[in-house]
Amino acid sequence: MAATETQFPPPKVLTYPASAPPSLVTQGAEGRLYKTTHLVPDRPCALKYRPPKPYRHPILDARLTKTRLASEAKVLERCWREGVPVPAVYVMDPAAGWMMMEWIDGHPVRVGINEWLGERPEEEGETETETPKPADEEPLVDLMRRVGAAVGALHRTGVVHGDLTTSNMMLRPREDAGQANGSTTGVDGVVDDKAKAVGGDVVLIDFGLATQSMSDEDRAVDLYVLERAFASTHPRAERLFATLLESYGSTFKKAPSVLVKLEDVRMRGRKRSMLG
Ligand SMILES: Nc1ncnc2c1ncn2[C@@H]1O[C@H](COP(=O)(O)OP(=O)(O)OP(=O)(O)O)[C@@H](O)[C@H]1O
Repeated sequence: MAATETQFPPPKVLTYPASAPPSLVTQGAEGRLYKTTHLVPDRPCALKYRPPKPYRHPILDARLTKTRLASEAKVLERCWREGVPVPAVYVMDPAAGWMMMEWIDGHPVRVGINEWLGERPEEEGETETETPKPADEEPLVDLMRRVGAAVGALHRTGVVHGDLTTSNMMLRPREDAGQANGSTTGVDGVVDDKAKAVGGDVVLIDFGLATQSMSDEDRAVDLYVLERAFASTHPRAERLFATLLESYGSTFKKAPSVLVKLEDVRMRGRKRSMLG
């Protein structure tokens, strides 16, 4: 969908000529994401735009947008410098409400897992024996390890994401697709599409709620948010979350104590839900 065809006017920067018209990828509660070649003709970029909010006082709105975008970019830059898998920030204009970053090819981890699971709705009375056997699910297990490693790398850097879900992680196909993407090759030499769906490098996105923190508590809450989101988005793969945590536990020195803290956070969560 070309941005100009939508009812939303694009930011001014996207009204200048480019090798291809920008396309609106998502329209969320807070902002919009465009795919554009305005920066370099043969390299698509992701432009995150926070349009003015008519319900907010204009001066306050401008200040809030600028601060939030600048803080998101700062966290992304820090992660990128330290080798955490995140999109590189290319250029930004926080006063105008936008930031241009590296375009990540591929699909969200959520889509990959659902593709693997066959998007079959949870069936009543479904038993363990009906779920795939462990040997068959190695590509999915490996994805859980890679997600755990990516979150561990993020926390090691001193950043907590604030909104970890399988939608806020992309799976970028590797150049050397096939085995390296976690795919398996069948007897007839055809790469298994299902395995391909969960292959690739995990790239963390959407740092709008990220903060800098080294505390076990903040890190554990970050994991707990992911655990809850994972359980509700992928109930049939819930038991594999332990693999993610196991992988996380070996990524940095303090990770084991974060996992101990996670027990407390879970307990508090359970108490809260019991009290309604
Ligand atoms: N760098 C990127 N490359 C490719 N696609 C991206 C990139 N960043 C974001 N996306 C896509 O755009 C969607 C929205 O991005 P993001 O979550 O960062 O924006 P948001 O406005 O904060 O969204 P939300 O309101 O849902 O939190 C993502 O789910 C993803 O599909």
